[in-house]
Amino acid sequence: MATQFELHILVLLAGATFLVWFGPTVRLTVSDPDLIREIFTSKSEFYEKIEAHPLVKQLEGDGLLSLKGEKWAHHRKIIAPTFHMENLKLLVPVVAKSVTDMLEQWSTVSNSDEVEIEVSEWFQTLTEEVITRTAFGSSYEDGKAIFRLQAQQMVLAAVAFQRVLIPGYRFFPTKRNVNSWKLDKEIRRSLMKLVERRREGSSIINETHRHGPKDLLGLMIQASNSSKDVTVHDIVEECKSFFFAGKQTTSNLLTWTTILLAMHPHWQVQAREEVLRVCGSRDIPTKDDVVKLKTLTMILNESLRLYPPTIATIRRSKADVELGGYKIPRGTELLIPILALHHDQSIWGHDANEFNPRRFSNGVARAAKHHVAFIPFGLGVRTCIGQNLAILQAKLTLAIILQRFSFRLATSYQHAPTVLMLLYPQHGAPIIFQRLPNP
Ligand code: HEM
Repeated sequence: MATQFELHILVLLAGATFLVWFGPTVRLTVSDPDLIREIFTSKSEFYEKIEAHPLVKQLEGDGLLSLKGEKWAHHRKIIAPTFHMENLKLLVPVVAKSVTDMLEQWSTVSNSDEVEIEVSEWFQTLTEEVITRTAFGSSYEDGKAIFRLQAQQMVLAAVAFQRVLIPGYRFFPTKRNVNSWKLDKEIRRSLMKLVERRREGSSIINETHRHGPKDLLGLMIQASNSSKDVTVHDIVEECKSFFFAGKQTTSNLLTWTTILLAMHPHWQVQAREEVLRVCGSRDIPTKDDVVKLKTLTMILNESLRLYPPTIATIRRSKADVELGGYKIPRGTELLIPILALHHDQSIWGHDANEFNPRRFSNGVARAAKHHVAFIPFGLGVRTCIGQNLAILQAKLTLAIILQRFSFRLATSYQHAPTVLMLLYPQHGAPIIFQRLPNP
């Protein structure tokens, strides 16, 4: 996880390879796409994930994000079917319903045709709902209550994350820590209860929901029924990991894309024309419509390039290795600066810092001089398992908004991308939405 200071040097030194010392730990920043490909794909067996910051660890749990070796491979195999496109497409109607409900609530904020909305908060709530459906399926209501607790815990962790780290401070019984411990206990207790309930009723639920989408909870319970290697504790940890990995990332993507479309009205018009052509002016987009939204895909890619929610990732060498002529001793940390790579002018051209979705018109592989130049979801075997879900939700949400509203930045908007675990707009994202006339 990169700090605010690192964010600045990462952008300034795009393309460079350099060392930073963190106390006794040396961290090598690697921005060369050929070397990045080596770390993530051709020589990935020599590198491993590092342990998260203790505050992050408490939130992300011991799930896919941090597991290693056989246990990681086993869990990834069990969970993967949740994210297959065919399975996700079954979620389209419920996601669309959540979006239209959100827009109806916007209408109640103001009686006039215009309404100012701080979109980042609304997109977080929306994403929470979508992830709850993906994770818990038929146990949606119970899952929602649990994820509400986890959202509270994330707020406490975010406050602590902004303070100077005093080693061991998280073990002191401060008010914040005591609240956080209570929440943690409550989350675990509720999840365990939910797993047990779902287990007991699993035969009935399977029968009733045989044709519904596969959810994380159901797949993990099924795996735990047939293998002792998957325990209730594992299921609890995966649920935590899921919520942590998916919520802020997807809502940040939606927030940045809405800001960019508000800043660049001609792209907003083009995106709307495409949505109206493909989906009509009020119909809910279908799973087949979503695939046809090429302009929106280009816009989302450009948003992920300029403002990747995850600005960097870190690996550690498991042995002495050679990397691009450098001898890397075992235990060296390697920081992959996704944000800097996405802004590197030698790869993206002189307009690297500008919003130009057209660069993606011939697909991701042809957008830059190097095809490993665009890695918002990581690369290789540990690539993001939730990327199809994130893109599907983002496309559906933006398509439905574009059908119904035109929008611009509120005068109070201040452009200040900042890092607090992820890349987000420091002063929020106030946007003015104007209702389009009914055709
Ligand atoms: C715009 C949205 C998202 C972005 C930008 C994003 C970004 C990433 C990145 C960069 C990684 C790789 C980290 C590394 O290599 O160290 C990753 C991994 C992961 N992501 Fe996402 N993510 C997004 C949405 C989601 C969603 C919606 C979910 C689940 C609901 C999810 C779950 C995960 C998990 C479980 C991993 C770990 C995979 C593994 O190691 O096997 N992500 N994500």
